[in-house]
Amino acid sequence: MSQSGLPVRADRDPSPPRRIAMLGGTFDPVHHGHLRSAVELREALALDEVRLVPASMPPLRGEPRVSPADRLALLRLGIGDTPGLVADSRELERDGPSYSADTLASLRREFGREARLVMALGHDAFLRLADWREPQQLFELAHVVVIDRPDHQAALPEALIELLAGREVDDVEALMVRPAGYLLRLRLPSRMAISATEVRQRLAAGRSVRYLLPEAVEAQLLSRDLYRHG
Ligand SMILES: Nc1ncnc2c1ncn2[C@@H]1O[C@H](COP(=O)(O)OP(=O)(O)OP(=O)(O)O)[C@@H](O)[C@H]1O
Ligand SMILES: O=C(O)c1ccc[n+]([C@@H]2O[C@H](COP(=O)([O-])O)[C@@H](O)[C@H]2O)c1
Repeated sequence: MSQSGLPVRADRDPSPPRRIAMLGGTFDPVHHGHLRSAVELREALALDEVRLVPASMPPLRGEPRVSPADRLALLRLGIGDTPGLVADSRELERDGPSYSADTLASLRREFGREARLVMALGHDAFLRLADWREPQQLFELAHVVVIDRPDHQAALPEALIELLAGREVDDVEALMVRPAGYLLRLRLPSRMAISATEVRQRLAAGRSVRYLLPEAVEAQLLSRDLYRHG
């Protein structure tokens, strides 16, 4: 029944808020560590979509080895028709450094204020979060979900511990109570020790990258000789 005492029509029932995650990255190139994490993140958080967002100009590192357009094309090949994964090109349409606060603001405008918006990132990227642009604002716009990586285990710096005070929750249910503002650390089942650095080094040395990334991505970067000359 509604507050007026009239029965609520089923077709007027509010639908549950959408659950959207952004996994930003340089994707230089995309590999199975990214893709398997995205699939498992979607399942763990019951997300509608995981949007993989290649940075045009990643703020805290040197220039990527290949162009934004090539990294996006490889990402699209890697995702293929995987349900719930989306290659999102919005950072390629902006000039200047690809700040995540701008991207999250754009996603918030698109999906509305009730959507549960998640910024997912691996432990290595998380370690530098306090150095990002407007770190407090990131929590106004989204939840932060940290994915454990077997190849990156360092302890948190003091500035990050201060930034996180009072934000950490223990499970997905607690996270999804609000649209934004919490931190959740996740250990996903597969935990792959694959990095793009290793992929680039192997390609530069003419060694195999088979099974580190999707075959369609491998075929494309080998045929175009991307990353070949270190
Ligand atoms: N194997 C992995 N498992 C879980 N998360 C990962 C893995 N590889 C990358 N990530 C996360 O995905 C996001 C994008 O990563 P990025 O494109 O920088 O790849 P990378 O492999 O860390 O690259 P690089 O070796 O060039 O630093 C980051 O948040 C990163 O922590
Ligand atoms: O917003 C920032 O200040 C900021 C600083 C460093 C990294 N990021 C984002 O974090 C994501 C992972 O970055 P990287 O360098 O680990 O590939 C990618 O989407 C970057 O745009 C964002």
